[in-house]
Amino acid sequence: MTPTHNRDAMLAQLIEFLGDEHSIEKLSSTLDETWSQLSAIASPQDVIQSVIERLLSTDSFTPETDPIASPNHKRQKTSETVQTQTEPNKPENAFERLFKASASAAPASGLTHSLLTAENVSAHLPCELFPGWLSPTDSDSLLRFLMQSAKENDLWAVTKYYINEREVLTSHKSAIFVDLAERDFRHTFQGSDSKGIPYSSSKVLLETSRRVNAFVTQRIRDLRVRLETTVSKSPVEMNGTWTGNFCVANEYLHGKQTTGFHADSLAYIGPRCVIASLSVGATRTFRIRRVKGAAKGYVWDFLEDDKVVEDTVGVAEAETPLTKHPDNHCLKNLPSASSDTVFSIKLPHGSLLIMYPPMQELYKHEIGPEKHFQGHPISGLARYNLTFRMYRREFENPPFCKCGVRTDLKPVFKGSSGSKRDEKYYYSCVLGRGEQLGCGFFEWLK
Ligand SMILES: O=C(O)CCC(=O)C(=O)O
Ligand SMILES: [Fe+2]
Repeated sequence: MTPTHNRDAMLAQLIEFLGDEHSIEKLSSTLDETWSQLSAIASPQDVIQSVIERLLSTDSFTPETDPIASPNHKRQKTSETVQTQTEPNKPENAFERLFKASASAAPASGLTHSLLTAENVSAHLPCELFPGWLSPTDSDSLLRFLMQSAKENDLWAVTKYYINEREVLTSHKSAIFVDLAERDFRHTFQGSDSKGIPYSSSKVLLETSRRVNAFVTQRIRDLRVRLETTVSKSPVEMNGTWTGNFCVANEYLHGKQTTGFHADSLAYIGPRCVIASLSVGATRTFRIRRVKGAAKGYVWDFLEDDKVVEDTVGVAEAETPLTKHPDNHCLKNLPSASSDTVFSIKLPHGSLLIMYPPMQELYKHEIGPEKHFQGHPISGLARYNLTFRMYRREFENPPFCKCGVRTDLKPVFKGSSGSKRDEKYYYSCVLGRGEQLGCGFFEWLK
């Protein structure tokens, strides 16, 4: 049996890593079993890592050739990491490639697939990676600013949140930066009010955010991502260009500082959001897996016709002419991956990862614990990350639940017919549904 003083802390970390996809009983029993086998030879952190791997990789395969291309794999006991690499190519149109991805390209379950090129990232996930997006000089300036801000500003803090009715503290510090007047940014996360640090407090941040806004807006137009959020019978439309008017900044001082599997909260940004994640400092690994059971065979329409793009993105067509794509860009041929298939992407200094819909609806992501990774001459093992999101007025007042706390907005997919009618969103109590914590509040987004 794991010693009690360690056990609670380890269990809390496991809950953070594995989210709500395994019961506390399952986590506890796997932890105890792993501890009894490994504690004599491994550190508590290694035991945790091993529990995570056991639970994520229940069934592993060794590919004889490229696992993505060949469905014939030989069974093997241990977990394997497979590196998926094709010719490095600058992506022109991610969704064109997604459309081309064949149904037989679904990755084998139980494996970690390292997506080493930008092209592979887009072929398997609703994301785009731009490795050297920010120049080395600008990346260094941003890194220096974030290191100093995290050291000096008290608004950088560990975050308290709830999973399965348990209070969990993040192992790393975060802060929120905002490009909105204080009165226009009302944001609570898991019951605590968030106060934002203005973008205008830093020239570097202001300039970086402007570049992110221009670039992401252009990508949304080029890929023809449909940002209109048709929810149930009532369309909630997004007008205007994308603007990352607030961002969550994260500081990971070393490989034991992590963020567990989660999808970003939709409460203030609404369904089908676009989130742009800029990394500086050490190179950590971003891991992604599909939400268990979510929307099997789900078809995600990006665009029905050209008019939708003009209406919803609202940028004059003359600025950047739209090209006609006969097949529409949609994710219907995105290879379906099971929830125990983990994709991993290295996020180097100056890289930009754009997450498009339905990334937050259908996938979870994490920065897991790491022993060996590339540090940076300025920050050593420390990595900083800015996740730019668009705060939307229509979503600024999530209802209060009976606990008196702002609710969170979550997606649900009723069936597997592949129809958009199956997609729904609801507000629920962030504290869970138990007797001690949480009131079980539930309300459909209308
Ligand atoms: O550090 C990262 O790249 C991920 C951060 C993240 O997932 C978040 O802020 O929601
Ligand atoms: Fe996130």
